[in-house]
Amino acid sequence: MPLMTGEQYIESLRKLKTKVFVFGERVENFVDHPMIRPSINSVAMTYELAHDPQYEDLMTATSNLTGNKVNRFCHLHQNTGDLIKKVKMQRLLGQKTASCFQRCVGMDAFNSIWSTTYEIDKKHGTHYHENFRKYLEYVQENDLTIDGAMTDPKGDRSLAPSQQEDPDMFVHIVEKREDGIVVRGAKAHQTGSINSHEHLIMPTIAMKEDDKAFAVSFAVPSDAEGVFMIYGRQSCDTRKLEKNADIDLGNKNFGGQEALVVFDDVFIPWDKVFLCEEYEFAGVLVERFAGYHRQSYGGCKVGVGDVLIGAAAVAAEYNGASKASHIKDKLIEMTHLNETLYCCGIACSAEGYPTEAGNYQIDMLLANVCKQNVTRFPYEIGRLAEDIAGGLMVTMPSQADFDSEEIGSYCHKYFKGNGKVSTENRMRILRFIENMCLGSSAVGYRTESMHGAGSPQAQRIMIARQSNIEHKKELAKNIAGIKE
Ligand SMILES: Cc1cc2nc3c(=O)[nH]c(=O)nc-3n(C[C@H](O)[C@H](O)[C@H](O)COP(=O)(O)OP(=O)(O)OC[C@H]3O[C@@H](n4cnc5c(N)ncnc54)[C@H](O)[C@@H]3O)c2cc1C
Repeated sequence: MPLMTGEQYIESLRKLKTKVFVFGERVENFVDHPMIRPSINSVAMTYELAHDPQYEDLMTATSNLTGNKVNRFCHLHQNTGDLIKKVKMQRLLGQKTASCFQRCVGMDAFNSIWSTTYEIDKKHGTHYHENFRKYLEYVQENDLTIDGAMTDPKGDRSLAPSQQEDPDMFVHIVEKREDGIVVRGAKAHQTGSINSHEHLIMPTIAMKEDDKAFAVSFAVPSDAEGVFMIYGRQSCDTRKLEKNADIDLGNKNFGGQEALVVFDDVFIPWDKVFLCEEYEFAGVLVERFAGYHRQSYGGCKVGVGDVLIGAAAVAAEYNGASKASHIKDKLIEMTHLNETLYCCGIACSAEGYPTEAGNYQIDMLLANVCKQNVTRFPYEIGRLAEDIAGGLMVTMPSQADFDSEEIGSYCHKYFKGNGKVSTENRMRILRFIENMCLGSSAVGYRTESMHGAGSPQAQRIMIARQSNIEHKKELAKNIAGIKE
């Protein structure tokens, strides 16, 4: 089944025995849980659009492994055109869901593990690349969603994995057996983990010899023995539990999701192991995954930004303020910021280059500049949207008040803006902006923009490393006629 439909994807999740906890209790049917379902709908969109002929070129690709048509989220980038299409696909999905569609982490993990395992095998004579090729063929042929899992809980940030008081702060190997390894630890903030069929585990930082038990990469099914997930709650999430929840949600159908994924002595057979103690490659894998993921944000956050800019323009019309010059200028500024992010996403893709293993790598410097801008611009775009929306987006009564026989008419009367627009539509657009800037979607649009794929300082370190200041100094000295 190379291309699942959205419905088939949702049904495939029902077949898993994934162990999920929400509010301290085990949830048997997570697929229909009102707090989880919107995030499943967002992933389902990645399957649905792959069947739409107008998006076929962006959403699908020909596998270099099997020659079959596969969902682009399972593809190894074969050229810069593929890297550019990846960013365009992400923008499209952001526009369709206004949320995180969660499948990029897996795609970014595939591409970074592919090239890294090739290089590990070359140095150590191991067989990780062949293991990974077989695994990826299985993922492509079954059109799976995979959680690309990097971030460990990390404990005391000033200490290396091997120095932590509790070694479980980083996923590590507790036993090496003839048939495989046993691992323990957890991965935090895992996007779409509950909605994923499997998890692809990578180390989270560069490591030294003392940390070699923590240098481990492997694949594991979501419902493997010893794996369980604790749902990460989001701002305003309990609105989704309210009776007849609709307008107050802002974005009723779509959302993102993060969870803590715990590995409680989980057995991993050797053919699903892609790094085991070759500690000098932990940093390589981290840098590559982070690089691809920093490129990703130049697509997905831009698509979400498109919707927010549109919402601000609609709110201005509904408020009767759309003709004001400062409103027009604010919409121009929002567009300028959003397109700057897109420029970065496209540029780091266009400047990509082949790895030794054959897939394509983005330009590291430009990808890090991309993500550094992403840590700032969505906040400014959100600030301008709040400015244009007006205070009502946070002081408006509930849908129940608007529907009330006793007070509903007062709500409709006093919250009316432009006479040609219903108060309900005004309410809908303001609730959407609230959801994006302060509600559950702010997890994906704001804080994920800050910390996802690494906090701002991580990009500054990479920018410093790639900026080639010595070359720039030489340029200046040449032109200034300096001979030292
Ligand atoms: C919404 C969201 C989705 C995410 N999705 C995923 C995912 O799907 N997969 C995944 O693997 N990860 C994911 N992440 C995790 C993300 O990569 C981390 O949040 C990020 O790397 C920062 O780690 P942290 O949150 O532990 O913050 P911390 O590491 O605690 O950082 C907090 C601050 O402390 C600083 N700091 C940390 N350590 C040091 C140090 N040693 N020296 C100096 N300063 C330090 C940082 O620069 C930052 O300013 C997601 C995060 C978010 C918020």
